[in-house]
Amino acid sequence: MNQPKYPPGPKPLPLVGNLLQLPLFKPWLRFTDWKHCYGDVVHVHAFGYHIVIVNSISAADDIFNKQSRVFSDRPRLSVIDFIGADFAIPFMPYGDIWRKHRSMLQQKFRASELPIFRAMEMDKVHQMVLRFMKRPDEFSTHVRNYAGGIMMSIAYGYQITEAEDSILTKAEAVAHLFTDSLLKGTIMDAFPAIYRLFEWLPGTGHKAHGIKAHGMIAEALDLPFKFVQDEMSKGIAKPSFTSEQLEQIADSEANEAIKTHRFIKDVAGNIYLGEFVMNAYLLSFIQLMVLHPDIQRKAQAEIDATIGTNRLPEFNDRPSLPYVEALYREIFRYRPVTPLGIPHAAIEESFYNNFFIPKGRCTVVISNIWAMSRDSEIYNDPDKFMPERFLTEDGNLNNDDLPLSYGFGRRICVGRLLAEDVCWLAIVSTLATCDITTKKDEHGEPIKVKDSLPDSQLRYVIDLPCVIWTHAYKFVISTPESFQSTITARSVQKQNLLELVTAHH
Ligand code: HEM
Repeated sequence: MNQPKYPPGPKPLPLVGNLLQLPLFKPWLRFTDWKHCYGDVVHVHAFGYHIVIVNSISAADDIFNKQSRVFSDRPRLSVIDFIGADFAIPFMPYGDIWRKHRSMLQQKFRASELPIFRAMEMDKVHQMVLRFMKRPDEFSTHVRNYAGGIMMSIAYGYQITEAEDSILTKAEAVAHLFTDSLLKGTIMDAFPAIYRLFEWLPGTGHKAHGIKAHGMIAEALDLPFKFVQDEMSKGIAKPSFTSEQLEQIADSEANEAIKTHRFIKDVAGNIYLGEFVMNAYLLSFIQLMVLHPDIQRKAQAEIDATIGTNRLPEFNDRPSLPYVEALYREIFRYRPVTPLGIPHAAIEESFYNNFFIPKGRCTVVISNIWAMSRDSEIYNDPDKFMPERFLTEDGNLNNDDLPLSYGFGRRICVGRLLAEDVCWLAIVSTLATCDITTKKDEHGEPIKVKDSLPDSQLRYVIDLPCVIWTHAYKFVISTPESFQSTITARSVQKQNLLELVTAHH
């Protein structure tokens, strides 16, 4: 039988395939180099695993959007069951369970629902900018409390406290758990025999790790759920996704209610996960403003000229602020929060330009959003941070509003419309009220800020057959390395205005 014709890619070696060519650092960079050697769709393989890297917007459209049903699965990742993270929609295999969970979230975050959240988002953004002014060194905590506070409010009607918040801390521990477990856990998929050895070898702590992880995730999902139940029993619950769902099932039979409780808890947990991505975007925004004061001043000038200096920005101002909109888009392009998206898998064999793409959860199909965002045929001088690229000559927005960062096809991000509101509101409100500048050290010298995403090294070369899948998760959210900056109020008048509006809450 003829060997199927896979998409082109680097020449494999005997036995190990492409194992040794897979990058250990910033994989999207080597994948982008491969695009220049082999084309828009590149194939590599090792130990029966296929990795297909989709490097251009048009190929992503042909594969993920035009064949959306076929590419709506996720690659196999046993670690998800191992740590008890099967509640997470981004990792669920295609099928009825995924469909049911996803559709519930989709209803919550459709365009017509967004206005319901806006007053609460305004309160949270005013608190955040006032905190920037009062405790600028803690800006990353304020950003986290803004994004996390919004998600906790939507999911549970829960108001996080500024100090160490026990519910928030548990939810964050779960996110770290994902990263810690993935490298070890993917061995299960790649080398089941080694995994079994791990299980039996004394001292690896493998089983104990799994049991502990299950407990942590169950607790992180249970705690806020119980909080809502308590508040409802006292009649003081704030409206939220969880309280609405619990009200709807108030008259169900006990058995039925218990099953539905699990479902509600799981879906609510997914709402919170959105915090990490928005957090990464907003930290990139602050860093890029430190690095590009000219762009910051231009955006501020547009805001001042359009809404004046006597009031704070509102959602209705969005269409009148094209430069801020262009800046919002350019941050996503220049610093894709999800440089490799979340990998897809195919439920049927398929073809791209006559090249064969195998079906099954052992084929990892990656959207290289980084390469798409750096495509010089679409984005002139792509390594330059330049919001103007989204504007026409007369200063209006061009029609390039393709949100690459939110992914593709049937697995496209469920929270994208909400995220658009939350991220835009944060950048416009910060620019209207604050100046973001370089911090000086004790000798008055500016503290350098690096314009790059962090490097990270793989710990287990043994994971390599699954490395891209692992890697993609490790880098699924690309947050800037910690950096310093100074944030100050643009005027006393702005600070007073913020004190006034926040005093009512
Ligand atoms: C800056 C903000 C965000 C970015 C850049 C982002 C990005 C992404 C990406 C790239 C995917 C995978 C798409 C694909 O498979 O092709 C995804 C999936 C997902 N996102 Fe987001 N996201 C953001 C915010 C949010 C928020 C706020 C929520 C929660 C309400 C959310 C919930 C989800 C869920 C549940 C999925 C899984 C969809 C599925 O597998 O069917 N995201 N997101």
